[in-house]
Amino acid sequence: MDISNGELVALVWGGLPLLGLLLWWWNDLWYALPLKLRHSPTGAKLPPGHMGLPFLGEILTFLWYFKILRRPDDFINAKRAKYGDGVGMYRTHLFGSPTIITCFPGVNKFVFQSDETFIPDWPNVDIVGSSSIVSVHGKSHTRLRRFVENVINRPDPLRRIAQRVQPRMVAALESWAHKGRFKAYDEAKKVTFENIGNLFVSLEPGPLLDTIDNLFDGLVKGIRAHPLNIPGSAYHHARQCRKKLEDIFRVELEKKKTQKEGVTNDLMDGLMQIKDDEGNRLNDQEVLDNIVSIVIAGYSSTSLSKMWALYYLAKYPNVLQKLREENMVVSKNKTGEFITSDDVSKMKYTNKVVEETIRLANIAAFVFRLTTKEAEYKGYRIPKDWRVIVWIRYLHTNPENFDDPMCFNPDRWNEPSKPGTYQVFGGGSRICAGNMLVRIQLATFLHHLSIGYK
Ligand code: HEM
Repeated sequence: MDISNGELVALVWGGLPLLGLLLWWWNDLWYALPLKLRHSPTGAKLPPGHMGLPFLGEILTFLWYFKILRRPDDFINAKRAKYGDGVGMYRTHLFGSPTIITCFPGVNKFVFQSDETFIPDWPNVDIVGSSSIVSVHGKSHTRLRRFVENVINRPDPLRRIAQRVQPRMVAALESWAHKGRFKAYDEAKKVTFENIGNLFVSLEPGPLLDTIDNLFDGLVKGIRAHPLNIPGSAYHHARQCRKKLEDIFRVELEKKKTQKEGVTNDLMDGLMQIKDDEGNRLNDQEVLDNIVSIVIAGYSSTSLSKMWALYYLAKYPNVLQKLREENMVVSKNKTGEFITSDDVSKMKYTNKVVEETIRLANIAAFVFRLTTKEAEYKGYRIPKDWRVIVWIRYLHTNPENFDDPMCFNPDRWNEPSKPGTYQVFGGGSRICAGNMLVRIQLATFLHHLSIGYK
């Protein structure tokens, strides 16, 4: 059969819209349609949403809201406007996977608490460490969690940690005052890492600590990189950094074994010495993997929270003034050079500034999970092997949960937040294991900042 040129042009022009439509619905046809055809026995349906183009999914729309408009939560607002609120769940396709986004308190809580169904989704477990708290599940996780919390998040260690971190904070603030202008994040990172070196392995600032800092930088860049193990890739570099870090920490660990117990009383000592109820200790690899993962979890989060505190206080001088008034009183009444964790617990306004900084900074904007078996929430299905993105920052920027949410207003904490609307540290069995540690660090930092500087 001969096709004339005219017919060919008509065919192409007629076919193009069809092809466009096919591409536009590709992921819905590929992932959602087969599930819709296989009805759930309970009649539950997939959450509403659009899964977008092949491979790309909705990543271009996501980048539009994040990088161009710089209003990340409008990605969710657009879905609410288009598909309705439902239970705060939408289907999409992001970062190469079919995904369910959750963004309301109830459904987020459901995901956090169903920890056998929704497991943390770390792509490169070998970089984080396969026996680290974030990589293990079930009973192994409960066991490790107890060790880690007992060393960094309980009143006794926090009392010691509060004392250990202050000298470097005070020195850093003095040096910033001399500099006049400085980059807040870089300087906050520097003092945070000096304190990490001191807290974890009793290291003083110097070339070894700088090397460790650079190695962590390389390691973190590889955590979510494509696992392509060839020279030049972020993943390959991260593996090398991981190896070198392990070598350095192993030397420190061996040194400690020959020292008398408790000589330095740092976190590596704590993790080496602590025993569970059966009298068992962590093995060397568990100690190393957990030091690495706690530093990963705590380093940039603590630095960012200090940076945002500086930013908000510069923008809201009335808050700085109230902070100063409270802290001057504490400063006059304190016995030694530094405040204690008991002082911190009495600093009511300072603790509200801490909470408000963490709420508005949204340092952990999302939490990722992988669905190990099909789940159902209030009539909606979450299919097996799909990813779940718990969009926690949406809770904190949503005016239905917080009045005038983008305003930095520590006084909003005069009343507790509405139930379930404050999930900065996640929830369930994996709620942040360093939540009290970061709070005490931020409060002591605010104390020294507000009593000495404008
Ligand atoms: C403002 C600062 C911080 C924020 C907003 C934050 C937020 C979070 C969130 C949302 C999770 C849950 C992740 C998930 O469910 O998958 C988490 C877990 C964790 N965080 Fe933090 N974090 C902060 C600081 C810290 C610090 C300072 C440390 C320790 C030095 C730390 C250690 C951890 C650890 C070990 C986990 C894993 C817990 C587990 O899997 O059981 N975090 N954090």
